[in-house]
Amino acid sequence: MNLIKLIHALPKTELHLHIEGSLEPAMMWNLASKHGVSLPYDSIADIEAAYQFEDLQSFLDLYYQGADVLRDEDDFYQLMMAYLTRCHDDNVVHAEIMFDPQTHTSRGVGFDVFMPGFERAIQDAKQKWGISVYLIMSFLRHLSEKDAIDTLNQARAYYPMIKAVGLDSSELGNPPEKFVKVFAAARALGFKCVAHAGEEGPPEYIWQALDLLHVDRIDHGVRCVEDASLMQRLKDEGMPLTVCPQSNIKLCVFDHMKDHNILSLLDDDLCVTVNADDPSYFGGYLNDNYRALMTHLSMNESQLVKLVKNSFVASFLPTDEKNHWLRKIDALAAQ
Ligand SMILES: Nc1ncnc2[nH]cnc12
Ligand SMILES: [Zn+2]
Repeated sequence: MNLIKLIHALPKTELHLHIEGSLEPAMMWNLASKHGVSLPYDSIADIEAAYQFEDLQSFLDLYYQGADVLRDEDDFYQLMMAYLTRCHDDNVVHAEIMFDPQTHTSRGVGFDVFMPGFERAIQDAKQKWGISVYLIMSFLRHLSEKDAIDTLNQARAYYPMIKAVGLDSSELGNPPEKFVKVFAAARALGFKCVAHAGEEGPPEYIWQALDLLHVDRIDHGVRCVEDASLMQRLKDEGMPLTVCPQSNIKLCVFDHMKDHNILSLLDDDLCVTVNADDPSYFGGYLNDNYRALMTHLSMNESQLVKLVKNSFVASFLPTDEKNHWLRKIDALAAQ
């Protein structure tokens, strides 16, 4: 099978996806008109044209502004359903999806609005296509730890729907050490833990995520290359990195895809995975990211298969399900 076909044919997981970052300009436009929200744009094309970023913060400013059109339960249903439809199109069989409660609760939109919307879409996608979903509740690191603890408490009625907690938003100046207590509380409640670290922040933030937050995965982590002993630690522990190639280019973490380090990390035996992060803002869903590695980094078939297998190994799926998918991948790759 040629590589393009194999990218599509392989069953995949996506482990680093912000549901608010999958809000397409057309949906933003329609929801703004539904709710009478005024947007600083004159057309859908105008929204698309605004998506030029120089760093993480310049993106986050538009991302939080865009999320303001999400107001009622059906908006969150539509948002989740649109993303899961894309999963079906891309042959993503399992997704671990981040949501940012504070982006909504700070506007008076509560857990009782967004969680039922998400749940209805997740059940529909499971019934229609057999896609499985775990939710990751992410704390906004530019806000206080107390705000994160309040959020963890507000989520109580929805704990059965949530698999893990995460940490996102403005990285520089908001190190993982700021969130030690809330992560300890989340772990004690039985949640898995992930954190964005080493996207714009230094290797020290990755060490902190490992040693102070005791995370199960690092989101991004691409700046680990600046610290040889950190690289060794990540390799020894098989610590997964959920890397987002197109995001890193759009946010100027690397100048060009040909400069991206994902395949060299893979060849160094780190457990790296491919993900879309915020696909509607960064110009591509999961398979677009894999295709970009083929086009610009000459990804070969064995690298593709390893990346896709890593996406299952790094997931929070039970071992028997992981093994089921790993066997399927081997069988498809052997064809
Ligand atoms: N790439 C990213 N980094 C940090 N916070 C985010 N929130 C949404 N996307 C993000
Ligand atoms: Zn992210």
